[in-house]
Amino acid sequence: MFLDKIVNQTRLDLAQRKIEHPIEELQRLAFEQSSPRDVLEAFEPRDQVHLIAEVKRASPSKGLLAPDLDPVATALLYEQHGAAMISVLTEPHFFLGSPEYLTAIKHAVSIPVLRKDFIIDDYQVYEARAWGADAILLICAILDDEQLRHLLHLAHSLRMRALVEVHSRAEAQRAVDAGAMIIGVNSRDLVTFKMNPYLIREIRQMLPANRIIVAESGIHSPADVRRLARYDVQAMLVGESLVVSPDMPGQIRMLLHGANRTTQVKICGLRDAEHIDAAIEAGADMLGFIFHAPSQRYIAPERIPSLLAASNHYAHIDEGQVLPDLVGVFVNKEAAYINDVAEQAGLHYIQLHGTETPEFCQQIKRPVIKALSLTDKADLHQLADYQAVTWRLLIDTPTPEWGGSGRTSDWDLAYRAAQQEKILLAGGLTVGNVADAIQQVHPWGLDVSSGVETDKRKDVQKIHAFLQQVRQSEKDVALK
Ligand SMILES: O=C(O)c1ccccc1N[C@@H]1O[C@H](COP(=O)(O)O)[C@@H](O)[C@H]1O
Repeated sequence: MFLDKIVNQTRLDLAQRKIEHPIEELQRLAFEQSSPRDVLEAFEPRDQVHLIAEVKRASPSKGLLAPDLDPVATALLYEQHGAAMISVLTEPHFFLGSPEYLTAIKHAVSIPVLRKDFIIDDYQVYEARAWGADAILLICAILDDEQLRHLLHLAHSLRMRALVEVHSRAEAQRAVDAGAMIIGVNSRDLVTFKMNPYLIREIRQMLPANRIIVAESGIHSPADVRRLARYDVQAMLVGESLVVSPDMPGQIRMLLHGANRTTQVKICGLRDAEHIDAAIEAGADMLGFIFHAPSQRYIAPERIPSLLAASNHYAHIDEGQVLPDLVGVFVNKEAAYINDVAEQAGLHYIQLHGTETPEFCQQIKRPVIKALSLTDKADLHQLADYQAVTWRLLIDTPTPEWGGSGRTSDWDLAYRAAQQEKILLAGGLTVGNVADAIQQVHPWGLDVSSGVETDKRKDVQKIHAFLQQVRQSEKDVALK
């Protein structure tokens, strides 16, 4: 098994280094270093997704990635284009890393530097500090609870920070219990090398809000980074997609822009597998189902599993394809009922579209999108009332049927709301007006239903045209 192999090799190397350089020498060098750079500050503001860019020449899962990479030039380029921190592999056999890279990079850049290695011993923590590291990686899978706490404490005593890496819910709990402030969720299983892109969604909710969450592995595309923005992570650790890119600055721009500046799209009111497939193919981020019986778009919650099974994309999940998040829309239903449906139908978010109070939102066991209707400026106070107890707020047009009216909301008020919170804009959006909506409101996300319908049924062409228009408009906004 790879992990055992690498840890065994690490132990052998370590024994040799301990003979060549006694720990006292490392400790002296560690204490001689100037203070580490402030890692927590690198992840401010916390509502943005920051980039930890990795200097990586090879990996056991992918082999040689960029054997001729110039570590210092690469790190400088990362910094110049907006990375918040540099991760440097120091493991020599499997990742072609080196301590010399770390030290040289630390001298060249002015942002914090992480030692990425298989750390199992105090000696390596002193080494990291002696080489100039501001932070170290601690991998839960190779440490027991006592070792994890001890190494974390040792790193803190040297005023370094630790990125504590987890691969499961159980490890995430161990990291939290050990007091980790920076938790990395690695989607790649270290034993099988298989990717589980959904791990971050699964684990995110159980992690306390005051921790810095880092998504690791398999981050390549605009859709990948839009997902990270949905899971409210503070950083993405990216190596492969940067070092193999023929245009590193362009790739960094895409990652940072995609995570922080692009618009999330929810296609709502889906009832047919063909439209689910169309929404996925068009690049929708969220799929919405209306569980409000008076609506023409109503679907019975118990039909959701068979509806998804009938979709080609759900029936045959392609390697690497990541399916959208599922949102259930409810109007003034009991909390217990909503929680049951969320469980049965496998919903990821709950949209409350009625008069549900902030207290009610707290009873829901999924992140909540609360729809608000704003009629004048005074209504903006609702944002503060709901902000702490919801995941996102949605601004929709006030109508007697609650939603799905096809009528646009007051975009001036929506703009004011978007200045305060990450909002989803809904109500009367169409391919014809969505570019203006993005330009005028700057919403975090868009929610459309009737605008992608013809004769009250979803329309495949309109779904594609809508998504195309959104992606084009973001490009236009980015170029301005
Ligand atoms: O779409 C419905 O029928 C619906 C019914 C009850 C509550 C919410 C509903 N839909 C939400 O309304 C907006 C979409 O509006 P539009 O059709 O694009 O004007 C969106 O938030 C839906 O989730």
